[in-house]
Amino acid sequence: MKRKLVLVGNGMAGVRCVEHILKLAPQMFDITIFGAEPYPNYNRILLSSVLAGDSGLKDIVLNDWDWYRDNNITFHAGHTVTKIDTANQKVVSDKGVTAAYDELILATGSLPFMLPIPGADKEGVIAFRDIKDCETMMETAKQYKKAVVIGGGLLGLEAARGLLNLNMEVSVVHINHYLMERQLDETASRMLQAELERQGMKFLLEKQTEQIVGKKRVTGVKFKDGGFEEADLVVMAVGIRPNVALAKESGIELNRGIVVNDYLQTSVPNIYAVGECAEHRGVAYGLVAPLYEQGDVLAKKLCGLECEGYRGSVTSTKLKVSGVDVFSGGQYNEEPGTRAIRIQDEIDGIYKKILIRDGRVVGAVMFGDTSDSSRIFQLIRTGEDISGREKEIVLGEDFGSRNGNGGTAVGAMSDDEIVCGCNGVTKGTIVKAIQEKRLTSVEEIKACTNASRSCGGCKPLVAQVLNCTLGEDAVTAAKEGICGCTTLDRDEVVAAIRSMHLTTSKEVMHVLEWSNPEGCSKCRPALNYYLGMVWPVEHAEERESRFVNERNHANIQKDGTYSVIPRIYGGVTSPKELKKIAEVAEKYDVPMVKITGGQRIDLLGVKKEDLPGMWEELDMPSGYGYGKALRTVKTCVGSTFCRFGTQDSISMGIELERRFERLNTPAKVKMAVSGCPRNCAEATIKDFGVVAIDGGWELYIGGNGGVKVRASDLMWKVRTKEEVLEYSAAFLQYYRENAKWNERTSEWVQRVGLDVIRQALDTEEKRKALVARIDETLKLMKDPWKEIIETPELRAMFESLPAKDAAAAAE
Ligand SMILES: Cc1cc2nc3c(=O)[nH]c(=O)nc-3n(C[C@H](O)[C@H](O)[C@H](O)COP(=O)(O)OP(=O)(O)OC[C@H]3O[C@@H](n4cnc5c(N)ncnc54)[C@H](O)[C@@H]3O)c2cc1C
Ligand SMILES: NC(=O)c1ccc[n+]([C@@H]2O[C@H](COP(=O)([O-])OP(=O)(O)OC[C@H]3O[C@@H](n4cnc5c(N)ncnc54)[C@H](O)[C@@H]3O)[C@@H](O)[C@H]2O)c1
Ligand code: SF4
Ligand code: FES
Repeated sequence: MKRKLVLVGNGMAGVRCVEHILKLAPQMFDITIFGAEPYPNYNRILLSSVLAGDSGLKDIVLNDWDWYRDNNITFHAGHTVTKIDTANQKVVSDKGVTAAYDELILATGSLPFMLPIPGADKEGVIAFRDIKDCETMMETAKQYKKAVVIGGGLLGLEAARGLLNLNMEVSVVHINHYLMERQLDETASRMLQAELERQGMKFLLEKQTEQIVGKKRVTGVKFKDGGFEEADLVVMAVGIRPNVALAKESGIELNRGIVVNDYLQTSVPNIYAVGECAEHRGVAYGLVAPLYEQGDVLAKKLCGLECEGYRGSVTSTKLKVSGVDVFSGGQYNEEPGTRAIRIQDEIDGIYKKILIRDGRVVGAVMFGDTSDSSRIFQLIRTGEDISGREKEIVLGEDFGSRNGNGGTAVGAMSDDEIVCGCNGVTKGTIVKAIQEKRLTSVEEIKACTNASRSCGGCKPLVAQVLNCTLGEDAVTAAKEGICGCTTLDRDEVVAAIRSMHLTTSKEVMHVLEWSNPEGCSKCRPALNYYLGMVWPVEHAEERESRFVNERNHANIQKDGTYSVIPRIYGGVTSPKELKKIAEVAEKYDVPMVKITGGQRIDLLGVKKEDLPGMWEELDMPSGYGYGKALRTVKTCVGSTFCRFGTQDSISMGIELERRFERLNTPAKVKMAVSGCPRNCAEATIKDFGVVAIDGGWELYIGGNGGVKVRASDLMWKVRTKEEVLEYSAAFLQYYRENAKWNERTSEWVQRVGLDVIRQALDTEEKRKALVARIDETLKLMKDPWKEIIETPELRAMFESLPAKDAAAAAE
């Protein structure tokens, strides 16, 4: 029988430990994970990049929902464990779920410290710790102007940079007389401050916040010295505290954190702690590198493997603010007994200080150029005795040459030098992986070794190791595979599916030698699409490969409920239909009914178990508001009622929508038809737009009204309705056959060029062939709601299961 392993805390440290256990002994445990946040495991570090606009929330998921399912992990998302029954070895969540354990890992992380001052509970006063905080900041920036960040440490400065990117005015309030005093000396800190001021940040140093003022919402902060700063948003970033509430309740020994020994054991048998909540030899860490080291030790211990035990870590940090290179490792201020080697270049704004004690490097601070940081940090970590050779070794022959784009620098690195600090990956490990597994991209190296999987700061260095190992040409020539499981790109995979007549994802992965035989969340949905596109008849839809919204045929909302959007062709409805929708909304107590931007009616806040019943009573087709498919065809009133209208845009829109509804496409497709060039239906920001002109129609492609707004390109002018239908079908099929999965038409047309598309549709023969192929697909499409209502097994999946996909919105 498998042993029961329970993890409390679905964060970076705990899940990394589970990943390691799955590698060492995949069959040893039945694993259950409780996570208070309603998301799959995500990269907290990259919240700074999300805020700064460099990544989206979707990009920071480390292990998606499928990972839990694929590894048979029972995952209770949105469940906070409130009690550990240590006598009976059970845990209980706030939602009443109980899980028995043989081994229990606590990885509850930290809580941001909120200054206990009057007004700290006002609206607009937040921390910066999780997705919710990040979303609040992004939302606030849309409405308000002025932010105050309290705390000039790593987190405060990264938050401030993000808020600047969101066009807010930002003042950083710091208690000390210089910034980042826990990582930098005063010289480096002053240089940093000058650079950040240049970027637009304002600093209020040596300020102690006394009160947050405002009525319901914050309007400003008051300082002890009588000063005042206006604020619409206050972000507190004044440090963190290990989250020990659960351990405390359960009688586990605590100090600042949960006290653990070198094998991460707490004072209670079979209970372990890793991550920021744990205190080892008096230290509770707040950076991932030591937490991952702890996780690796604990994984070995739980799998019964020999290991040395965790001895503590020397840490280093880099600030993740673009345009600023700052490194701090080990000791950063002089003390009696230390000697320093300092380099200061006021012309290029570079400062480096290396501290030495008894012939050993004990710390370093660098500003402006951190290219040598991994070598110096290696000296700090190993404590190598360099007595008598200090300058030679610290400055090194190659010291200068390591700056900038260092092919030479990487060449000079020894194999045991760490390239990725977060994950402790050495140059030697990366080189070996490149050579043995024939890796040709940074993404593949990440998938294989974990290098660059956390803060991402080492990506340029990893790329240099790759260049240096393979030669630049080989790397430039190397293409990115569709995901980390293969080096084959989209065109090669599709060509193989065609030529080798592959009809299932399993076959593709096996025949094309996927490195991960199960695939990953990136390739599985892509393969499902390509297979369906190439073999519409033979390929059986692989429902499990689809994202949760498409599996459930409804859009999951942030509170775990769903939205129901029935198809309303061309946006034209009737009193009878409206009455029916209203009755269903009332019967199921739908909290919100909303008209969408695409002229449809959205019933929001629906429980998963109510979906089939509502679909049945609506008796309308799915509006596909969730899928990679035709969403809506928006229409203006056109010549039917509008005095400017030259053509019947409504009938045209309805006809297009009826023709292409349910069509699977690489990414969502939106259409619109306007009855004259005034373009009230906004047809020129749609994937396919139709605008009536005198005696005909203009056809536009590749528009997008989303994050990256793009006006569409005018491609064809046609005379008749039949031609509009022919061109639209041929265009959609050509897009289906040639775009990458998840590539919107706006990206695709720019990648392949308009001429290529024009040529592909330039004869009637070519268009007819494409139309014949789209018809073959369209005739197989069934309405998914109807299918679920009529298939008892499918229906049961909705009605008998609790809606446990809570807030899978992060997918
Ligand atoms: C914006 C930001 C940027 C950062 N940048 C860096 C960086 O560049 N480099 C670096 O090394 N570190 C960085 N860090 C720190 C790093 O993210 C943390 O050290 C790391 O996430 C800690 O991992 P953990 O698993 O211990 O805790 P967490 O990631 O906080 O995970 C703990 C999880 O446990 C859950 N939980 C708590 N109690 C319970 C309970 N009773 N039941 C169920 N679930 C519970 C919490 O909700 C949380 O999801 C950054 C942190 C932030 C906020
Ligand atoms: N790049 C990175 O490595 C990175 C980025 C973000 C966060 N983190 C980690 O996240 C955790 C939290 O970061 P943090 O910056 O909040 O913690 P921190 O403890 O490093 O810094 C907090 C800062 O707030 C200041 N402060 C304390 N009280 C104050 C007050 N009343 N008014 C104004 N300033 C005050 C302190 O002087 C200190 O410099 C840390 O563990 C940090 O290492 C790391
Ligand atoms: S696009 Fe022209 S026809 Fe359509 S509503 Fe506007 S003005 Fe009238
Ligand atoms: S150094 Fe952070 S991911 Fe490599």
